[in-house]
Amino acid sequence: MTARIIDGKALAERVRGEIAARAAGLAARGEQPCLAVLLIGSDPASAVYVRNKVAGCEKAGIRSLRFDYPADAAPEVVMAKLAELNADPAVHGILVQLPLPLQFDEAAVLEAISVEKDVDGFHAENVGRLSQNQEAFIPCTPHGVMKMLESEHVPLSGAEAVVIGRSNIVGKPMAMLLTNAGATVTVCHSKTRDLAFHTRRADVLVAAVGKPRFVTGDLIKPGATVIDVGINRLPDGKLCGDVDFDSAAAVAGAITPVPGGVGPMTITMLLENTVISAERAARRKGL
Ligand SMILES: NC(=O)C1=CN([C@@H]2O[C@H](COP(=O)(O)OP(=O)(O)OC[C@H]3O[C@@H](n4cnc5c(N)ncnc54)[C@H](OP(=O)(O)O)[C@@H]3O)[C@@H](O)[C@H]2O)C=CC1
Ligand SMILES: Nc1nc(=O)c2c([nH]1)NC[C@@H]1CN(c3ccc(C(=O)N[C@@H](CCC(=O)O)C(=O)O)cc3)C=[N+]21
Ligand SMILES: [Mg+2]
Repeated sequence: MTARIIDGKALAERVRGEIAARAAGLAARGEQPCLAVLLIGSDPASAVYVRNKVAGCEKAGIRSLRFDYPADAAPEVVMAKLAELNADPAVHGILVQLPLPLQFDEAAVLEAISVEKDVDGFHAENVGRLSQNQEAFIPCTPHGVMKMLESEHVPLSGAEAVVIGRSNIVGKPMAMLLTNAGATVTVCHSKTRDLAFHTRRADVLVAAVGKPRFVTGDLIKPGATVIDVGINRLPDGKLCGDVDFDSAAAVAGAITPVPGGVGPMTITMLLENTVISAERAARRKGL
């Protein structure tokens, strides 16, 4: 058996077409969507992601503002910029690229972004709203994964879902969304005693570990849907996921590739959240 490949890039293109149409409609009513991106420090991977986000905005007709700070930037300077962006009615979304240098209190920075402009969905209030299944900005990576599962018609109600990873930006919100969709969810992490016991039961397996080719075919239930969130750069410069693609594809029913899987959908959901925020602003102004 060899798995069907879930083409995140193609789905992202389709969804971005719809987002661009909504952005154009907003611009015509005088409310062009606008995303502000703050990058602190010079981590090369972060710089690539930020560039992809800004380019994605450009193509979708979303204005983007980019603010770059040196690695030793004073937190007060960044906090002052966030206050300014929160107050600027032309700005609909604010994203502070993570991880932050050590002098920053990450939670404090995320709380400083206005809930209405928190298009990453990382603010504690949005996290709480998601956990209560209320309307919220949904974190982009797990939201993108849900869109991929939906477009593939993967049944979730009653399914066994296993998430490897419990981070605030991927694993935990992923588990929440799958729970809200009716799956029976197990969250595994570095303290999990028998990982294979859990993963081999999974109809849907999401890997967000941060370790190249960590999930091998022997951990996968035959026919399962395998979602690879991982982005790892190998010494030869190539990207690879948290899943060992070749051994996994021999067992799985469907699988996402890296690159071209979850990554492009993450950016797409960021663009969508920015447009949603602008639509809310337009509605408030009666446009
Ligand atoms: N495609 C995309 O759009 C995105 C991709 N990523 C990628 O996804 C991956 C995960 O990101 P992120 O969640 O931020 O990473 P973190 O490092 O924050 O979390 C990794 C998680 O994996 C768990 N883990 C580590 N080792 C093991 C192990 N041996 N067995 C089981 N669990 C283990 C950790 O457990 P513990 O909590 O116990 O330490 C932790 O919960 C990375 O490769 C990242 O680059 C991230 C964001 C977006
Ligand atoms: N505040 C914040 N929000 C984030 O959403 C956020 C973050 N911080 N910090 C880092 C992670 C990582 N992340 C990715 C986004 C797109 C790709 C992506 O486009 N990947 C392409 C390849 C990119 C490449 O060529 O390097 C792909 O998988 O095909 C990857 C990773 C968002 N993150
Ligand atoms: Mg992390």
